[in-house]
This record gives sequence, C-alpha cells and structure tokens, in this order.
Amino acid sequence: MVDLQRSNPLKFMELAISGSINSIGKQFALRSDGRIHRPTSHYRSRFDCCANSLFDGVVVGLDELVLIKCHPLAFDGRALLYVVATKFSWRFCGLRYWMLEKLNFRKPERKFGPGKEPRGLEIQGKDDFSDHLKAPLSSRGMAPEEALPEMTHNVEETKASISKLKENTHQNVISDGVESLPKSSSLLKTSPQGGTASSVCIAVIGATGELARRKVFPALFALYYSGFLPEDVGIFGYSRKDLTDEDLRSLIASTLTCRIDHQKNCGDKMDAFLNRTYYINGGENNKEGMKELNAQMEKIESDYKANRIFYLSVPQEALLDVTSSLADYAQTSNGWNRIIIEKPFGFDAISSNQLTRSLLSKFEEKQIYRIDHLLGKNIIENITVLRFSNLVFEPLWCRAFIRSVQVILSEDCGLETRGRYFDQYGIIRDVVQSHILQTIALFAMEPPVSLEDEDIRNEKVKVLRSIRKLELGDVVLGQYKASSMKKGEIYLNNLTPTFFAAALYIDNARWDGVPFLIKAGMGLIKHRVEIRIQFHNVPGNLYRECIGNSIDLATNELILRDVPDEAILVKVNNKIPGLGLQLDASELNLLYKEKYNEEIPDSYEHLLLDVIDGDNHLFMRSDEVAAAWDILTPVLNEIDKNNVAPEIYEFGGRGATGAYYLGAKHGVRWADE
Ligand SMILES: NC(=O)C1=CN([C@@H]2O[C@H](COP(=O)(O)OP(=O)(O)OC[C@H]3O[C@@H](n4cnc5c(N)ncnc54)[C@H](OP(=O)(O)O)[C@@H]3O)[C@@H](O)[C@H]2O)C=CC1
Ligand SMILES: O=C1O[C@H](COP(=O)(O)O)[C@@H](O)[C@H](O)[C@H]1O
Repeated sequence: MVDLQRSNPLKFMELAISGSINSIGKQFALRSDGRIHRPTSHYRSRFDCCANSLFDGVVVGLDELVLIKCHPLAFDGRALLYVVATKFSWRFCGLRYWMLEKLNFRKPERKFGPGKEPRGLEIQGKDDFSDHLKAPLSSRGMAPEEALPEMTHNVEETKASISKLKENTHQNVISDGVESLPKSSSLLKTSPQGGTASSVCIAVIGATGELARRKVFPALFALYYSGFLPEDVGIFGYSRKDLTDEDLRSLIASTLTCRIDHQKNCGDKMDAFLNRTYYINGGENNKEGMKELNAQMEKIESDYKANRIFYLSVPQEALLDVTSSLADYAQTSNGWNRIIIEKPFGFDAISSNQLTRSLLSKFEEKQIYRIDHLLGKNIIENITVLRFSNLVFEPLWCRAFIRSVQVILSEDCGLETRGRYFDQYGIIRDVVQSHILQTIALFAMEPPVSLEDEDIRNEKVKVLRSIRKLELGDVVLGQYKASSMKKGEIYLNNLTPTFFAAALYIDNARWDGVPFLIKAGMGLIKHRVEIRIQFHNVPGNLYRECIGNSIDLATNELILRDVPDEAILVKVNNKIPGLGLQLDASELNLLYKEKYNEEIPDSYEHLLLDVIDGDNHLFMRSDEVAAAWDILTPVLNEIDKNNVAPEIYEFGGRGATGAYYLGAKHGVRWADE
C-alpha cells in the first residue's frame, strides 16, 4: 500500500486525474508508460454505472494487467492508491513517473486534444497474444480476476499483496509517500527533442477507394477533432495511383464534414488534419510500396515509441499480398502494430481459413482487428448492457421465457455503386456471416467472466459453435427485380441474392428449440434494423377474454431498434381507460433522440477508437470467423452446386414471400406482417 499525499488527498487525486477524466469518483487505468488510460467503450457504460461509487472499482490495462483501487474517502479521508501488478518493479517505475509528471515534477512535451488524452496509446513491444486457432479455449485470454487479487478483497489483504510485491523489487524506495526515481528506466527515456510521448501513425491502404473516402477518413477526422488522436498524428493514404499529398488532401477534403456538435474551429481543425495527411504511391509492387510507407512514417515518428495502425481498405483479392508486404516491410519494431481488415474475411470456410493462416503466420491474433462497422452501432452494445444490468431481463434470457428472436436488417436502397463487390459475394457473405451471426452470438452468449475483450470473445465463439448447420429447407433467397435497377447500376448475376431469410437454432441448454429468425435484404419497403425478442404467452392468462386481438399478438416483446429512430421498446399489455375491462398491447418507448440530445458518432469512429484502445471485443477472433463460416458454408455450397435461383421480388416491396412460409414453419410471425 502506498499512502500518498496524506495532507491533501483529494487535491492529489484531482491533480492525478485532471486532463483525463473530469470528475473524481470515476475510475481510470494507468499505463506502464505513465499515461492515464481513458475507459474503453465497454468500460464507459460501467463507469457511468459506477460514477457514484468513489473509486471502488477496478480498471485493467489489457495485457498489462494493472489493477488500481482508489478509495479517496476511506481511512479518515486519506487517499490510498493501491497498485497491484505482475512485473511489479517495471510498472512501479511507470507509476512513479506518472505521479511525478502529474505533480508537475516533470512535464511531458506532447499535448493531446482539448483536455483529452488519447485512449490507449500504451507501449507494447507488440500485441502479443496466444494463437486462438491452436490454443484450447480454456487457456485463452486471462481474466483480470485470475491474474490479480480479488477485486473486493479487504484493505489488509491489499496491503499484504503490495508489501509482498515490494519485497520483490529492489528499485523502489518510498520517501514521504512518493517513490523516488529509478536510476535508469526505459520509461524515462527521452527523445532528442526531450519528449517522452508515443507517436501514432495511421495508414489507410486503399485510400482512394469508396470505403476509405466515404467512411474511414471522415471517422479519423472526427476522432482528431474530438481529441482522441494526438495533435501530431500521422495519417497516410496508400494506393497504387500516381497522386501527390495535395491530390489526396483534395480527394478526402470533399468527404470531411463538421458534424452538428463539431462546429467550433472546425475549419482550422480540418486544415490541421489535412496537413498531417500524406500520400504514398505504392506502385505495382507492394513490397516496395510498404518500404516507402515505412520510411515516410519513420520521418515523423517519435524516436521514443512509435505505434502504427494499418487500415486495409482494399479488395479481398489484394489482402494476402498487402498484409504480407506490410508485415515484412512496414511494421515498426519501436511500438505496437495493429491491422484492421474489412469483411467478409474470405468467401467460404476454406478460403477464410487460408486467409486466417496467412494472417497468423505474420501477425499475432491480438494485432488483428476484423472490422464490421455494423457492430460499432449502439444497438449492439445495448444487447449486453440491457441484459446484464437489468434484473428485469437477465433471468428471462432463456428458452423458458423467450419464444423466438428476430434479427432484421432491411434496407430500402439498392446496390448503386456497390454492385460489382456485391455480385461476387451476395447478401449472405456480405452481412450474415459477420454482422448477423455476431449479433446472435452477443445476444445468446453465457455471462462472460468480465467485460474484457477475450472473456467476451470466449463466450461468443461458444454460441457460434453451438449453432446448428443451416439447411437449405430453412433458407429463403430473393433478388429484387432487374428492371428496378437504377441507371449505372451493375446488373447482378441472376443467382446473386439481395434478400435472405433463415431460421437458426442454437443447440445448447439455454436456447434449445428457440427459433432465431433472420432477415436481411436490399430494395425493401423500409429501412429497418432491429432485434425483436418475443416472449411466451402468460400461462393461464386470467385476462385472455379481455384481449381483443389474437392472444399471440399480446405477448410481451422487447425491441432493440437502430433504424428508423434508435429506440428500446417493451411491449406490454395494459388496461384501456374506461368502465369496461379491455386490454391493449402498448409500447413503452425509450426513443434515443428524445432522451439524449446528442449526435450519435458514426460506428467507424467507435470501432477505430477501440482499435486505438486495443479493445477487440467487437472484432471477430480467428476462431469466431471459422465457426461462422462453418455454419454457412454447407448451405452456400449447396446453393452454388444446385444453382438455387432466388425468388424475384419487387423493389420497394416486402421481399421474398418464402420468408412468410419460413416464419409459419417455425411458429414465428414476422414483425412486419
Ligand atoms: N464500400 C463499402 O461500403 C464496404 C467495403 N467493404 C470492404 O472494404 C474493402 C474496400 O472496399 P471499397 O473501398 O469499396 O473498394 P474500392 O474498390 O472502392 O477501393 C479499393 C482501394 O484499394 C486499392 N487497391 C486495390 N488493389 C490494391 C492492391 N493490390 N494493392 C494496394 N492497393 C490496392 C485501390 O486503389 P488502386 O487500385 O489505385 O490501388 C483503392 O484505393 C473491400 O474489402 C470490401 O470488401 C466492406 C463493407 C462495406
Ligand atoms: O456493411 C454493410 O453495411 C451497409 C449498411 O450500413 P449503414 O451504415 O449504411 O447502415 C450495407 O448496405 C452493406 O451491404 C454492408 O456491406
């Protein structure tokens, strides 16, 4: 136990936390380089819940496993800072340095966004992690609880743990409650400019492509504007075109916008962002291109620590060459390297396993972020927040109470410019393999040990592996009429599905017999993205005579809606006012735009921030990808082998009528019937 600032503990805490988290009472993570780590996205909700608990919590620095407990009001108002960690001496140096820095004994050179620290710019030689394809599940990802003393253990135990750890370090001498500096520590190394901060470079490979221009650069700018990227971040755009820095800047400037809540100084910020953006012409040989990228990054990087993110926004067929060249020639050895890969992560089980093997021969699992932007939406985090933080839901989350689940992703638009990509992949590979199966996995998983990414991924993969292989009889394919394709749109092969419905079953104790109906389609009547959980009828319902409609329509329902208008709705039966006794099925409606007067950040922003944080829980691990393809590959093979033709439907209609028969077969009424 280290007793700090006896005389003025709250002031100390204020100093310590200022600039990172605004109010005392919230938790924070301390990185080994002395930086305060802001809560990651999934911690954010936990923090909000714990806001009144005066540090009575834990924050874990991912693979560094630093546990900090702060009780500013405990012990007669004295501030106590407990630090428990493995490799104690090394981390303790970091802590001491951080304390001194915060107490203004040492000033960092670099400053980040307005009042913000970038999240998770921690130093890691590389993101080391076990190979999940090889390791048994039980050995994957160590939960903090396994590595550290129990969160709730008492102060005496904490004192004992800390004195024991201190016995094992020869470097740390306590004087007046503040650790003296070690003689030498890599954490204290300064750059020639005197700075000790890490730098970050982000390379967008495929910078001239649609996704990069439309989504990736705007999300990076929004993060830069909000202070989540360091002022001196380096943004690199890479493709094979012969362009200059100025060309790239003009190309992306047209897609950068100042959101409603990002108006102040937006023009200046945009100029600053564009000035930090550089173009690399990779040419026809990515090996040479990556060497050039590496050289240009080195020119602007801190020689203290340099971290790199590579966003691979290239066609799937270019992935292997790009990742291999990047791994060999563009990684830094002076910080961490993370790569982001776009879906659909292969074409089927075989090609996906090949891609995974190739990735894992060059990168460690923890370095790979397989992105599906639909998983960065609020609705996805809300699945677990609602379930695990509400007593009214968690006990009902099983076959005994839930009759069916529907996952609906219907779009009213056509393919427009995306026809070429879509014609190769079709809707199953485009959104089912990743987005819909991930939604079901998060929905149906057992409670994870913690909110740590690997704990969540361990549970998701179990669900995916328990999903029964899909059969052709439980699948409906559709394609919107070619005559309704817009001018300039590519005519799809007549076997490419733009609509898909299926019934899935999870063969485990919790979900045995519960149909999970999924529907995804383009060119439909309405843009609608929602998850609907239908509960069983009330057994022996006393009011059945008073329910006007079919009793089936009067069951409780929980609806998580993303589009239109984000909302959480609960359908309940209530009495209609008046002298009679008649029941009505009404919706208790939490409409986000009414409750929260805030613009919701784009999902790419959310996910990019998670990558910066090193938080993988919304990104598919290799074994999850393999399990997802195992569910779909047999039926995809059958469809291809038998040339199964999709049912043609009207653009702007309700999709293939086969979906209704499918619903009836599984005893489910689609929500839009
Ligand atoms: N667009 C979207 O909304 C979505 C896209 N995706 C995925 O994102 C990725 C990119 O999609 P999108 O932007 O639409 O594709 P585009 O075809 O529009 O852009 C591809 C980019 O990659 C570059 N590129 C192509 N081949 C190579 C290569 N061999 N080496 C280096 N760079 C290369 C291209 O430039 P150049 O040819 O000059 O090198 C271009 O900048 C795809 O994998 C797709 O599956 C996923 C979901 C949605
Ligand atoms: O990833 C994809 O998402 C889009 C829908 O995304 P949104 O952010 O516009 O809701 C979908 O149209 C596309 O098919 C799919 O690849």
